[in-house]
Amino acid sequence: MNIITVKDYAEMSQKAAAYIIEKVRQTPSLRLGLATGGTPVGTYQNLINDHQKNNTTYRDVLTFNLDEYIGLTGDNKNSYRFFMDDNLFNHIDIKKNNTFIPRGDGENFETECREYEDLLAKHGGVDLQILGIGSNGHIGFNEPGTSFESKTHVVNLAPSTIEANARFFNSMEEVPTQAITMGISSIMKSKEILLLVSGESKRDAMKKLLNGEVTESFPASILNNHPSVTIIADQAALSD
Ligand SMILES: N[C@@H]1[C@@H](O)[C@H](O)[C@@H](COP(=O)(O)O)O[C@@H]1O
Repeated sequence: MNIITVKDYAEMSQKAAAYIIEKVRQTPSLRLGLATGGTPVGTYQNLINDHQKNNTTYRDVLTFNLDEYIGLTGDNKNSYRFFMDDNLFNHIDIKKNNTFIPRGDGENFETECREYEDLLAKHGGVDLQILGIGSNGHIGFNEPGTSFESKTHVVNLAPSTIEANARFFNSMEEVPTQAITMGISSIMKSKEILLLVSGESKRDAMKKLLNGEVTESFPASILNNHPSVTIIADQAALSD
């Protein structure tokens, strides 16, 4: 794993955006895996600024998001579809039809999971996957204990994840308790991974990730087995 240490959230966001922009310029039809949560918001803002200033184009880019809450429609402001439209897609020249996110408002989630996995395969998989990390080590919504063999599947969210995500909702009761997520094996298939980590609340997670033990009780630890991982982490996340 290649670790880039940065001062703070702002620098992490700039460096991550620069990394993505370079890839998009090299490969205009890049298949880009995207994440939600607070961590990548600044990165997306930098992509938008660059698009407006330097005209980097996303016309031929395909994006695949990691996950979506079950029970929220795309127009719900807490759905990840809304988040992505609002924080990135509406402000760059990507074609909406080229942005894929699992649907959490369907009727048959098993079919949705299978179709999402097929979709990833049909397009030849992800070239560059952006990842955040939960404080319990989850990646996407793969909670501790998830099989490393897992493909896109339905998950019950851990209480700590529900609590952490409650800040985006009006009340605890509104936070969905289930989600659809790309599995660990789906994530590991991506050719390259860029993990973004910022803030004190991620310090323990970083420590566990870097101590090298690979265990299903800490999902992100599998990244130690991936041949091409870059971590951009700020000082607060690394200070241990
Ligand atoms: N499903 C998302 C993850 O993809 C994200 O990495 C994690 C961390 O979020 P944050 O970046 O807000 O700390 O939260 C959510 O659970």
